[in-house]
Amino acid sequence: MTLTRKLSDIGFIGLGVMGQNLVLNLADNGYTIAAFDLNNDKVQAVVAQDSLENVTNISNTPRVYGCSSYTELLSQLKAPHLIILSVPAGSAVDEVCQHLINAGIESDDIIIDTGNSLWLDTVAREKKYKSNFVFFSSAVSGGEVGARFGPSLMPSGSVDAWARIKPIWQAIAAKVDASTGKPITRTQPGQVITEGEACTDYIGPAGSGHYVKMVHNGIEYADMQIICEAYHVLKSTLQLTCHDIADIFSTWNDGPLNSYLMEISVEVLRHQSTDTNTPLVELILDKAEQKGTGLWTAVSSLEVGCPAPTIAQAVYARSISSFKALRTQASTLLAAPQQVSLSPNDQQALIEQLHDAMYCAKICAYAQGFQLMKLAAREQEWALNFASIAKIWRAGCIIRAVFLQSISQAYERNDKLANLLVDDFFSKELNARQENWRKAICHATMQGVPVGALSASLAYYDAMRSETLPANLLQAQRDFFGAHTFERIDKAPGEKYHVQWSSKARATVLVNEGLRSD
Ligand SMILES: NC(=O)C1=CN([C@@H]2O[C@H](COP(=O)(O)OP(=O)(O)OC[C@H]3O[C@@H](n4cnc5c(N)ncnc54)[C@H](OP(=O)(O)O)[C@@H]3O)[C@@H](O)[C@H]2O)C=CC1
Ligand SMILES: O=C(CO)[C@H](O)[C@H](O)COP(=O)(O)O
Repeated sequence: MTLTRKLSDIGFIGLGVMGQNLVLNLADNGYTIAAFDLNNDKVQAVVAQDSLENVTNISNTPRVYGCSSYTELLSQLKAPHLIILSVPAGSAVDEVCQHLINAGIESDDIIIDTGNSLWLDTVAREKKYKSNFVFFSSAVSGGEVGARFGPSLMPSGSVDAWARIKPIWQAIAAKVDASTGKPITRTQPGQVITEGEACTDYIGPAGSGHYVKMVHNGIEYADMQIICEAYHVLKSTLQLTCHDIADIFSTWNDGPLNSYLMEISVEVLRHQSTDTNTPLVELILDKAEQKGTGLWTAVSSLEVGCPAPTIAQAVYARSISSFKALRTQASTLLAAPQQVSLSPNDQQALIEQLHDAMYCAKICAYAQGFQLMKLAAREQEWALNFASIAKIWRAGCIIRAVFLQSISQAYERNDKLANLLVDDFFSKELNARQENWRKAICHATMQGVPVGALSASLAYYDAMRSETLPANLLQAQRDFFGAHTFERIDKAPGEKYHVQWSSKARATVLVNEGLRSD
């Protein structure tokens, strides 16, 4: 008698960096998986890794079954089929969907896209595939270790599909201690975390999860750039070594700047190249690359009309870094300021000022990201829960930080909070440090070190706290050259005025009557 294999719980397509680790995470949590990749070596690798790790396997049944085609994958799954994709954003997602349609996927089957897809593509795909299957999206953050031992997951789409996916997502997601907001970390195969709060929650209708992940990545860009600017100031103006800077960052990582990105920066700065026995970071070419999610966030902030200058500046910083040859040429032509050396006391003071500058800039970057999500949600009619979004970023993802506990508390105090800068806790944090923030930027600027993200944040802070801005003159300029009209502070709200600039008398005329709404 031939024994038939039991059908698998989940199908998985795309066994790259994220895919193979998500498969093993699912397997540790008790799910059986039918896995497929265009490259059969990757299929065999994940099957082999599963048999290595599945040491308590009493029945000697592999948790991961390797498939050689889309058709075989479908035939190996329990119905209705649940299939997870981890392929590059863009056309690959549609190619896989088309292959699954050709292989006979059915209308009550679910496909979950876990890649970094553009949120608008996700909205379009849900509609496009409605008659073929349920297209669900769940952005993932955490890199390969997160995928393996607990990522942060941002699901969105059909509520019915979510009901089916939820227990799986709660099982594989990162977990935090609810009261402290600290991650519960276990990084041994087979050691699943069942306690704590899972870093996943339903975000909203199709596209909203990918929008939230896009903003996560925009904040990630800002966080990384802020750390890089502090490194640059310490290295170039105090001539500190990578090990000195690692020690400073390590101390800061015990305070409000604590984050995964600080933690890994310490490790990177301490890492010696094995061939030269010098810090590897100093051998790495200073040209930053990017895949696009930070750019999408900056573009969306412009479209929505929600300033995110720290995030945009972080994207620009990557772009300008890529002009290596041009910068090399300009470095021989353009003058630098005279360098001054600081006394030991002033050096110590600068280190403290830089700490405060980083913390304030970080608060601004998160304030921008959260306000952007709020305004986008209003446009798209998504009911986003910002306390919950901050909570699911406390562990598993790249921007994970204890700081996110304070953000979730701010939104729990006031779920209608317009911007983190006007929250009591954060305004006090900024007020206590703004002088130091300015001093650090003055020092960097006088020494010719570019600190675009720290400075863009300060300009944002100063603009946000200014009751009056020079937009009065700007409105007058617009009216002068284009008759674009302006409102007056001494007249009724909504009334639009125009000056007949070309006439000799330059009379001011009322153009319309109406009510102003801010
Ligand atoms: N790496 C990270 O830290 C993170 C990545 N992501 C996102 O997750 C997704 C996967 O990323 P990652 O694992 O790093 O990428 P990889 O490039 O490592 O893996 C992608 C996989 O998709 C397969 N693939 C590529 N094109 C197609 C196609 N047209 N049809 C079918 N399969 C295809 C590749 O197959 P082949 O074997 O032929 O190469 C490969 O196995 C991406 O969308 C990425 O943006 C999200 C969060 C973090
Ligand atoms: O999504 C991620 C983490 O959350 C990826 O690591 C991110 O795509 C990296 O982006 P880039 O290559 O643009 O730096």
